[in-house]
Amino acid sequence: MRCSVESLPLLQGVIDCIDVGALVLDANHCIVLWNRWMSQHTGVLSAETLERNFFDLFPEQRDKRLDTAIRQALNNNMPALLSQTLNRWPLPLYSSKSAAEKGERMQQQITVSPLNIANNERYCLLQVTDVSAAVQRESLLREQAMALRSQTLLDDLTGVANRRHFDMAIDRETRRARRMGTSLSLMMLDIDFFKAYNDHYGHQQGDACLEAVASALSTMQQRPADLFARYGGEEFAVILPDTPGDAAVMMANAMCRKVRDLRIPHQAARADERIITISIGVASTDSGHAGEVYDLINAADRALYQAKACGRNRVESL
Ligand SMILES: Nc1nc2c(ncn2[C@@H]2O[C@H](COP(=O)(O)OP(=O)(O)OP(=O)(O)O)[C@@H](O)[C@H]2O)c(=O)[nH]1
Repeated sequence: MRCSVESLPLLQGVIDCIDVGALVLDANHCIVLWNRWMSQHTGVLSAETLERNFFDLFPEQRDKRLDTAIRQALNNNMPALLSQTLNRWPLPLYSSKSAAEKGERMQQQITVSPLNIANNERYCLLQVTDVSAAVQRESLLREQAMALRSQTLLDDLTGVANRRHFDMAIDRETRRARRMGTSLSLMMLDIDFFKAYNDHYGHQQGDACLEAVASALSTMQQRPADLFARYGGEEFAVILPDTPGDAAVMMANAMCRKVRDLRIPHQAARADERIITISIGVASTDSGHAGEVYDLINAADRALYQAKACGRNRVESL
């Protein structure tokens, strides 16, 4: 764009009107332009800054990233962007008078651009943007995302109930069974030789195997209060309210069969069983483990351990 001399006041008007801080430094770091936005947010008027060295005005910026960026622009013709993530509030800029009184600087993003004017004189332009609102919005969104994640009840990988859902359900069902005097069964279920599977086929295929097993087993519970959940890693749990131990063991055996029927190859398993199998431990309140949630989980865990110790691919109950 070319400007006539008459258009200079117009240009000055534009520079003073824009909603960003604009200042220009010459090759000696002296301020040759300082717009109204800068005056408003620093409290320093344009007349007080002209011909002053930028680093005399902002001594804390010496040898900082902004200093390097200015030198790069003036000496090497290189632009730079100082994002607020690394340098939140480099300059003493304030959104309002009360913020200035409290010493609360605005969050800033600064771009430094080399300016090549005729007759080879070097200048650089600093543009300062107030990003406080954007940063605040971003942190609010991050907080909301975290809150939502902590509220979610589904496991990311398999889509079945997650550990949080399980913890809530087992607590509720144990209290209900105690209150109503009904039975409650819990299964802990673990894929056999899964470490060897991961090592042999890779973690991604391990994930696919977890998904396949979860998908096959999660449809087997018939009652609305039954819950199939991923307990953690390659371990799953099934809560069966109002279900006595013998019925739970029958169901557990059917689940073992179902997984065998998937015939997922597992070359790194035992020589006699080259497919994915599972072991299940069952504990029930009607078999003497009524009481605290912890007792039931502990009993199902011990039963699972027994199933593993007895050779895997089987159901044990306590
Ligand atoms: N691919 C995949 N692997 C997982 C995940 N969570 C846990 N694992 C793996 O599951 C394996 C569990 O191994 P172990 O606890 O040693 O049990 P195992 O090899 O199944 O042996 P047994 O239970 O005794 O039959 C570990 O290698 C874990 O890294 C997951 O989300 N994806």
